[in-house]
Amino acid sequence: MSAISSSRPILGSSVAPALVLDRVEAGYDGRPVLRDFSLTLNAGEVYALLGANGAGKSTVARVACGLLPVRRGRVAVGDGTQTRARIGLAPQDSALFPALSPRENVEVTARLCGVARDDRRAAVDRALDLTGCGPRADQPVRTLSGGWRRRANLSAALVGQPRLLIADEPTEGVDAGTRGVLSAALRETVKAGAGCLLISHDAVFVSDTADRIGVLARGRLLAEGPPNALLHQAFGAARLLSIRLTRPASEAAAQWFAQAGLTQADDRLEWRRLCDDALAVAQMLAAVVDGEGGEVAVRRPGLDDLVAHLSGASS
Ligand SMILES: Nc1ncnc2c1ncn2[C@@H]1O[C@H](COP(=O)(O)OP(=O)(O)OP(=O)(O)O)[C@@H](O)[C@H]1O
Repeated sequence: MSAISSSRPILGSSVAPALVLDRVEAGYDGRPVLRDFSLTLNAGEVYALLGANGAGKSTVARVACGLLPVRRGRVAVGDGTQTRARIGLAPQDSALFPALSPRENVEVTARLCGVARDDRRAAVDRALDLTGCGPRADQPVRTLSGGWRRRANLSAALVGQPRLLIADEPTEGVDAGTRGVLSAALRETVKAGAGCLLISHDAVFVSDTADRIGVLARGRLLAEGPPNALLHQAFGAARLLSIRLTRPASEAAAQWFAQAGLTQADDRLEWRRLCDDALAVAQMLAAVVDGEGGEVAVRRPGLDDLVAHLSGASS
């Protein structure tokens, strides 16, 4: 695995990691998904797990919160003395009661995770504030849009002031404004000393929110480190040139693209190349692309490209 250390300061070394998985083996029906899997999530950081469908991200989350037993290895949350109540889980499929309001849902969770009666009201208000849920806090959840449900779902996970927060696809189906609010809520939570394990396919959200990422494929960590450092390590100064067509390229155009080093995607409508001189190649091909009625674009590779690059290289 390639690993790059974080440039952000981690809380003092006396603070126990929020989560340690040490040489864990776990899976389903006798079939291991994780083998000899290790991961350390520091207090004060957002650590995002990225990977293609089926890579094992949710399995890591289930192991971390004790929903899936391990066959081998060690799992420790915080200093090991904390109970499950100090883990906040915002699951991908919202865990809210639809007939209750966000406030009532968050109150129920506060009770379940042992927030003292006298502290409950302040804890609920704080959790609703963190996700900006106030304006919809007293409407039944079943009447709320997906974005407000996501806010309420995260509030419920935050109300017990967890030492470990697990957020599974918190931005699925949300708009850019809500995404920003949820990112700020996670950052605020880790600033207060928690560790956050984030599982997300949302590359923009992860770039904005995570201190470190781990790229997972077939239950193995392929690389780990701060997002920009990993992008730099994988791609350097290269840019991604892509040509998008509305129908497969004519024979002549396909020859031009192939000669310029571009490869065709599975859908046969996109041609791509990663290179340092992407702008020059794009200019050279502009007339051919115009003739085909297509569009050419040059951009910096992102986290989706990193996952595809590392997963492809490891298969
Ligand atoms: N309850 C289950 N029973 C049997 N196999 C399972 C179960 N849950 C997951 N798996 C298998 O374990 C492997 C890892 O699945 P997991 O859900 O951890 O992947 P993931 O990275 O979270 O995927 P996605 O991005 O699609 O959510 C897959 O091969 C999946 O089919």
